[in-house]
This record gives sequence, C-alpha cells and structure tokens, in this order.
Amino acid sequence: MSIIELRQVSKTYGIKKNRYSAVNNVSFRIEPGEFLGIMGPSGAGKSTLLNMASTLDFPTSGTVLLNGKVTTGLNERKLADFRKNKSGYIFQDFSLLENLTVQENIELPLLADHVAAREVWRRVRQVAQLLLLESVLNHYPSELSVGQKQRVAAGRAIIKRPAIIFADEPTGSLDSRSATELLQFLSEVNQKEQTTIMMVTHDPFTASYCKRIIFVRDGQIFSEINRAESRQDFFEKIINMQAVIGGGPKR
Ligand SMILES: Nc1ncnc2c1ncn2[C@@H]1O[C@H](COP(=O)(O)OP(=O)(O)OP(=O)(O)O)[C@@H](O)[C@H]1O
Repeated sequence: MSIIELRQVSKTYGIKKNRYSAVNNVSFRIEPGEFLGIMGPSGAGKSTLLNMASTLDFPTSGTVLLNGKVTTGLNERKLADFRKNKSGYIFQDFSLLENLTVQENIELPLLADHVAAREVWRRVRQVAQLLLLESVLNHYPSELSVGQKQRVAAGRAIIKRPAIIFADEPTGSLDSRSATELLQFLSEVNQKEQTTIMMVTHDPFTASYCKRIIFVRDGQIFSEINRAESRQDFFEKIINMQAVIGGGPKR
C-alpha cells in the first residue's frame, strides 16, 4: 500500500480576481522505502505539494491518503500522530531553538513521549555519531556552522525513526561538502532503515540522490524519471530534463 497518495489534488490561493492556482489536478503515489524528488522551476508548486503530502497544508480540492486512508476522514488526533510520530521534517531554515543546546534540540521530539532518560541519551548518541555531531552536543546553534545546523535539524527529524522524512530544499544553504554529507546520510537512512523520503529541490546534484523524480511545472506534473543508472548518469539525465522544463535555480 502507498504510504502517501495524492488524488487529483488542486490548491488555489487568494480569492476572486486574486485567485492563483498553485497546484492543478495532480496525482501521484509514494511507496514505502522510496526516495522521491520533486523538481521544477521556481513557483511551480513544489513546496505546496510537499506541504499537502505531509498534511501541513490541505488541498482546495482532491484527496490525500495516508496509508490508504483519506486524510479528511481522519480526526485531528490521528493527523497529529502522523505529523509527530511518523514523519520527520527538514526545512532550509533549520528551525532550531536557539536557547537549547544541540543535544536538547535533537531530543526535543522524544520529550513529549516520556521516553526514559537512558533511552533518550542512547538514541541521541547514535544520531550524533551518524551525523558527526558528538563534539558539539553541548554547543548552542549560534556556535555552529551552517552545515552542522542542518545536521542537527536532520538529527531532530530522524530521532523518532519516522516512516517518512519530508525535506524542503534541505541543501539550500549548505556548501557542497556539507550538502554531500547530508545527502549521504539521507541515502543511508533510506537504504538501511527503509525510511521513505520526499524531497523538494531545484538542485540537480541534490536530486541525483533520489531514486525517482517528479518534475512539476505550472502546478502540474510535467514528467517523471527513475534512476536505473549510476548517480552520475542520473545527474546528466536530470540536467537534460531541466533544460527541457526550464527549472534552474531560484532567484
Ligand atoms: N500562502 C500563499 N499565498 C499565496 N500564494 C502562495 C502561497 N504559497 C505559495 N503561493 C504561490 O503558489 C505558487 C507555488 O508556490 P510554491 O512555494 O509551492 O512553489 P515552489 O515550486 O516551491 O517555488 P520555489 O522553488 O520558488 O520555492 C507560487 O506562485 C507562490 O507564490
């Protein structure tokens, strides 16, 4: 069963003359264990799609299904359970809490669950090891490099071992080394733990870590490609597709 399915989903912003159709009649599925990329030009509707798939936002029309269940039929408690316990989020701006240490930021999602202190520490250590954050656990976000901050955000997203990670331009503010480290980490989580990943990016290098990419333009699906070849060859394929669709970097 698909972990997420969007059926004929549309999203309109504004009212009357200012109505703007950001997503128009889009359908796709995300299967468990997939590493799906969403690409397309600036304003194509990528983030809007991610927000609807992750239930952070709702469509104007159409249906979103979580594990085969229509989200509008789920009560707020079930949706909150999905957001809090089954999903992890990584955004470009990190959204770290500045007055908490690295360790406190990472363990935050576990606190509401009354997980025993020893288990919290065990998991924090495991995540910190994986993300090379052991030496900065007692530091505050303001003392970290941009790459470290993004890794803390990634740590917080995976500490609960979510079934799915939603990442919106996760490498957007990283240098190439930090970006590669984060992407290798996401690949590892995807391969070893079968964590499903949905990632929005405009960057072909970042996208080359995905196994499938959906290209959107003007709020609609333009095309889709699957990775059957090496990452380098997939990268070339993405560049070619971008040339067709016109989806260079934003700004
Ligand atoms: N809250 C909102 N109110 C009004 N318009 C919005 C809102 N959010 C997004 N839009 C518009 O919807 C369209 C799609 O936005 P979205 O952020 O999904 O695009 P995107 O492909 O992620 O773009 P980018 O690559 O620039 O981040 C854009 O034209 C945007 O201006």
